[in-house]
Amino acid sequence: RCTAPQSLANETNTYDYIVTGSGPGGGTIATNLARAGYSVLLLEAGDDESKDIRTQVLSLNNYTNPSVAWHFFVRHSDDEEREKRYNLMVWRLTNGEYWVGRDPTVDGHQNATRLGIFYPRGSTLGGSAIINAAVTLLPSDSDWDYFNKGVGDGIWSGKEMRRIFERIEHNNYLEPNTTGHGFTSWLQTNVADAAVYAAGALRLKPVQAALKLIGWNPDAVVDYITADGNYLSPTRDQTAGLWGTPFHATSNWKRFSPRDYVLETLNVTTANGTQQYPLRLQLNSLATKVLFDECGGNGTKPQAVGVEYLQGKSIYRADARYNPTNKGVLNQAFARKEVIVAGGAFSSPQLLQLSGIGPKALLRKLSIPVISDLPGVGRNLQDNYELPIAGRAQIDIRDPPALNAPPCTNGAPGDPCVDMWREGKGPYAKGGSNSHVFLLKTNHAVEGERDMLMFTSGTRVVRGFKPDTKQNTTADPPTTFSWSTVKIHPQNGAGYIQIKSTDPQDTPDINLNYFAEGAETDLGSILDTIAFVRKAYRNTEAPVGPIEPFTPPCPAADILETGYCKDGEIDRQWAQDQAFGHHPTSTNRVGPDSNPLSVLDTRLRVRGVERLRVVDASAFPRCPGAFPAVATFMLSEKATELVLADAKSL
Ligand SMILES: Cc1cc2nc3c(=O)[nH]c(=O)nc-3n(C[C@H](O)[C@H](O)[C@H](O)COP(=O)(O)OP(=O)(O)OC[C@H]3O[C@@H](n4cnc5c(N)ncnc54)[C@H](O)[C@@H]3O)c2cc1C
Repeated sequence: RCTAPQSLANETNTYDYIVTGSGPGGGTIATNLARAGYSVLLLEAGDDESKDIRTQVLSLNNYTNPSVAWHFFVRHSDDEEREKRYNLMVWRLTNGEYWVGRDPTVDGHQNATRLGIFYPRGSTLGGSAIINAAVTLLPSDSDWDYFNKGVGDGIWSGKEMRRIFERIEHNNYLEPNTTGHGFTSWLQTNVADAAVYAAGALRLKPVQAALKLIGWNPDAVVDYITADGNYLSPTRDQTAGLWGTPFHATSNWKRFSPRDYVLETLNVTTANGTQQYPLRLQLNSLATKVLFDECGGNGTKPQAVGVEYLQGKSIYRADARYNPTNKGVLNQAFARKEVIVAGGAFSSPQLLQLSGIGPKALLRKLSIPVISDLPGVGRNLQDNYELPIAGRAQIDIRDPPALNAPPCTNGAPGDPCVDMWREGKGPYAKGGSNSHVFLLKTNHAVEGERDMLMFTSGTRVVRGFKPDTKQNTTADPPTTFSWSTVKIHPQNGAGYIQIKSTDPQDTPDINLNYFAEGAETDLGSILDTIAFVRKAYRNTEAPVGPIEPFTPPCPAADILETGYCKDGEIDRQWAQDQAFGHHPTSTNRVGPDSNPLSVLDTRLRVRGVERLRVVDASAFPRCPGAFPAVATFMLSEKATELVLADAKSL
């Protein structure tokens, strides 16, 4: 017997489109479609936390906050010994608290459970764009051209996608009419100005030493560091150098996210006071299954006609407030035209697999009826490797205390700096001193493009992500200087996510399988960058330099003139063990018919079924650039064009 679940559809539960997830992927397309006049149901598993000041002021970001972030725990590798060496492994103590480190027994904690490596994802209206660092650096044109590889329809060329960027940007930092940018649309962008670096002159010394190494003028450091990183040029992607980082933020450094776009759209009213755009936002609603009509007969593909979802707060196991007795309330909604899956790179493949779209063997093992056998669903999980390269300067390099500095309290109730921020003043109303990108083209660059991004993180070494704990930690001393590095064009597509059970409240098994593929290239770039930074540290002028590198931990006497470690294995193993990431993409990749791992065609339609698309970071065939958020906004804007063009025939 075939199933035709839409027989339960009625006027109140039926929309033109249903979108699951409100991040840069889902939030953008849901809003665009409603603005185009179509009725849209936007389901979001999280809540609207827009009243929480930490979600508004960019510098108060808190990626561990359970009211906006899901806590996933992943593996970096199949290699158990490597996992054991990861310094920020997370454990659950018998009293329920988290503990971070290699071995909790050193603190006297027996019987702790190893959870895995902390990997936060936004779960709130606006998605991960509410907890991200808001870096808005455009990817390479080649990342877009790669969509067409083996397909050749040219829908996603780099040139075309720049047009899309210009169409969505609301630039707050350049002269209006600067080519390659937009100034009137909704994606707010901003760059820190020179004032941010005025107090940090000491910390610019190592940056100047790095500039010298690439033949740039160290005296012009402030000009470079505030220049537009998203400038339009045919040679941009091949050019090493230093620029200011664009962020998705307003002129007053308020975080801009899809939440603003959605809420603004919901609040537009007609002359008679009714809501203008037919967008319905349903929060605390976890989509658990796509519903299909399979009654079309021979040769007809199953058609997505709606979704099943659970209504309830904190009902997903990655929510730190999850209570297993809360099962949520089961509901259904129906789509006249299409269902658009947009839960992000972890959750979208989970929803497809739960719905019978995925590798046949996995679905059969879990007794899920196969709707479409797509081995690529949940495969090809990619990530930008990150690793700090830190050293000790000869003197304290903290900013000198500012005269009459207001006593900020990090967003705690009554924080005077929040009031100042509301008036466009004070420390929260400006960019941070890490607002720049140093881009390198190493000896292992692929496609002749720059392959490593670095930014300074002041006297703090960013070693990875960890949840809040009650452990005593020692801060890095004020002589510390660190570059955070991010690998562009990672070559590894061996990561995967797959469901462990048919329970939609359960988290999937996630293994990034770091360095399983392309390790020579990826580690090569990382090792070249470590060597580059060590050379710059050595050449840093007094009184700050020379800076003595301590991580990666090659002994000082073994660091060669070239910056490489005499025993290359030390750096190599350190990079393999301690690299981390937080930019998962590509788990429902676009690709040609000839690639068995292609999940989507170039119009982002799921293969083997009708009326179902994926519009989020899982669709990228490869990791876009160093930071995927702006690419996801752009992908969703382009997807809107495709959906609207196809709407006429549905
Ligand atoms: C800590 C952190 C820092 C980052 N910093 C940067 C940065 O500076 N620059 C950058 O470019 N990128 C950054 N990123 C990554 C970037 O934010 C993401 O790549 C981007 O948000 C992906 O967009 P998305 O729409 O695919 O998914 P997401 O933004 O993750 O949104 C998915 C949404 O779907 C919801 N959802 C999931 N499953 C379901 C379901 N079944 N039903 C209903 N709703 C569901 C989730 O609750 C979530 O709100 C960062 C990410 C993190 C976590």
